Amino acid sequence: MSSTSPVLFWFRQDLRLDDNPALRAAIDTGQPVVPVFVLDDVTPGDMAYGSASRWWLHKSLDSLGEQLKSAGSTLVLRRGDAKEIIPKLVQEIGASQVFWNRRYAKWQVEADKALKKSLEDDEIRVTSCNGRLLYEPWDIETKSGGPYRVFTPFWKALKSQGNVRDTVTAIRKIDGPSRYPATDTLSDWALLPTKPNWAKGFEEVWEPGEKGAMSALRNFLDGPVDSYKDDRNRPDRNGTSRLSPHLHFGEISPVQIWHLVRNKISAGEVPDSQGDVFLSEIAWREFSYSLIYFNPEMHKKELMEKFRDFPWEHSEKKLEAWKKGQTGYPIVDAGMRQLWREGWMHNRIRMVVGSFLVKHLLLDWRDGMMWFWDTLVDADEANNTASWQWIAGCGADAAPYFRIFNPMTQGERFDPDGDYVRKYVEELRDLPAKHIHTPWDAPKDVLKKAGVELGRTYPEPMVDHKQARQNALDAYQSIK
Ligand SMILES: Cc1cc2nc3c(=O)[nH]c(=O)nc-3n(C[C@H](O)[C@H](O)[C@H](O)COP(=O)(O)OP(=O)(O)OC[C@H]3O[C@@H](n4cnc5c(N)ncnc54)[C@H](O)[C@@H]3O)c2cc1C
Repeated sequence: MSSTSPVLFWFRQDLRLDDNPALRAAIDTGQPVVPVFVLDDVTPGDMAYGSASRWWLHKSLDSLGEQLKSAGSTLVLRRGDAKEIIPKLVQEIGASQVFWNRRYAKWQVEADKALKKSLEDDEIRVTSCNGRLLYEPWDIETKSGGPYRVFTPFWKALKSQGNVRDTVTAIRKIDGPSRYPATDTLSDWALLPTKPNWAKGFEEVWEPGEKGAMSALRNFLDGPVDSYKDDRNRPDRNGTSRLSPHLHFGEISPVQIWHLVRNKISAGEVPDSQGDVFLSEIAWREFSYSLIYFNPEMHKKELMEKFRDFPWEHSEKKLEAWKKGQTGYPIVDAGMRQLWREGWMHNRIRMVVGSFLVKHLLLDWRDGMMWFWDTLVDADEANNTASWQWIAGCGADAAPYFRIFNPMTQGERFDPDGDYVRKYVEELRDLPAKHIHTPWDAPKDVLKKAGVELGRTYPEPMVDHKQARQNALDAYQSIK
C-alpha cells in the first residue's frame, strides 16, 4: 500500500477527540484517516447495549459526528458484526492500517485478538493503544505477581506507579480521503425510544458528548469537590461528579481527569484531602477493570467460590416490585424511580437497593445486575459486575454478607430531611421528615394529613425487615 492510502480508525468506547491516543497515532501517520463506528449487537451477546445506553449512544455519536465535521472529517456509521464489517471496510477504502483503543471484557479481548490476527494475516497493520485506563490491568501487580483482590493495596500500588502518562494533544483537524465510504444514517438505527419516549427525564439532566463531559468535570471542580468526602454519600445533595456515563462512553479519559484534579490540588485550588478521595474513586474504576480482566467469567460466576452454592431465589413478582420502586421502603423506591427517570442512581442508593435485592429479597445478584445493565446510562461491564458482586458479598474486597444494610437507618443518615425520597416518591412528598423513611410507623392522622394511605397510595413494606434479615442470615449459614 502507498503512504497515501487511508488508515482506518475504529471508535469504540472512546467517543472523543481530546486525549485519544489511537486516533492521534492514526493521524500521525500523515495518511488520510477514515473514522468509523460500528453498532455491533452480535459480538457482545448478553452484553449488547441496554436501552438507556442506546439513548446515550445516539446522543454521543450525534455530538461526535458534529465535532468530526468541524475537524474536516466524516464519521462513517456501519451496523453489524464487527469482525465482518471492519475487514470489509478496510478492503473498500484500501486501508493499509487499522487503529483502535483497547477494551478489557472477555468478549472484547477475544474479538479484538481474533480480528487483529485476521487483519494481520492480510498484511494490514493493527495498532492498539490504552485510551481507557490510567494503567493497563497487567501493569499493577502484587509483590508476588498477579492481580490484587483488595482495593487499598491496589490503590497504593497504583499511586506508586509514578507518573500517569501525559494527555496526548487534542485533535483539531483530520485529513480524510477525497471520497468517504457510504455511511448509515444515525436515526435509522432507532436507538432513541419513541412509543413511549421514556427518556424525557434523561434530557433534563444529561448532556452526552465530549463537551458535556468536560463541563460536568469543570462544574464539579468549581464547587462540589471541596466537600466530596462527606457529600459523596448524600443523595439529597449534588455532591458527586456525575461523570460515570461520560467515562463509560470514553467522552473523557481518566488521564484527563487525573491531571486536571492533581493540577488543581497543586495550585491549592482543591483541598488535597478531598481531591485524593475523588481520585481514589477513579481508582475503584481501575480496580473493577483489573478484576474483570483477570476474572473473565465474573459477570456470570461469583468470585468467592463458596457463593456459587448460595440458594439465590428467582421470583418475577418480587423482582418486578423492586424494578418498579414499589417495595414499600421509601429509600429503595426512590432509588429505583430515580433510575427510571434519569437513567442513573446515586452510589449510596445503588448500594442500598442492591443490598435490598440480594439480602432482603434473596434474589440473584445477576438479576439486579442485568436490570442495571438495561436501565443505567453508565452501564459498564466492569463497574456494574464488580459492584454487584461486592454488594452481594461474593466479590473482591466485598462487604461481608452478614452486614445487611438497614434501609431505614440508611435513609435517616444519608437523606435526613427526606428530600431525596420526596423528589422521586411523589406520593410521600407531604410526609414530615420524621416519618418519611418509616411511613408504616407514622400516626394515622399524620398519614391522613399527608394524603398517604398505605396499601393504596403507597405500598406496605413487601417484606418485614427483621424477618428478611434473619432469612438472609439463615441462607448464608447454608454455605458457610
Ligand atoms: C450495585 C452497583 C452497580 C454499579 N454499576 C455501575 C455501572 O454500571 N457503571 C458505573 O460507572 N458505576 C457503577 N457503580 C459505581 C458507582 O455507583 C458509580 O460509578 C457512581 O455512582 C457514578 O456517579 P459519579 O460519576 O457521580 O461518581 P463520582 O463519585 O463522582 O466518582 C467519579 C467516578 O469514579 C468511578 N467510581 C465511583 N465510584 C465507583 C465504584 N464504587 N466502583 C467503580 N468506579 C467508581 C466512576 O467512574 C465515577 O464516574 C455501581 C455501584 C453499585 C453499588
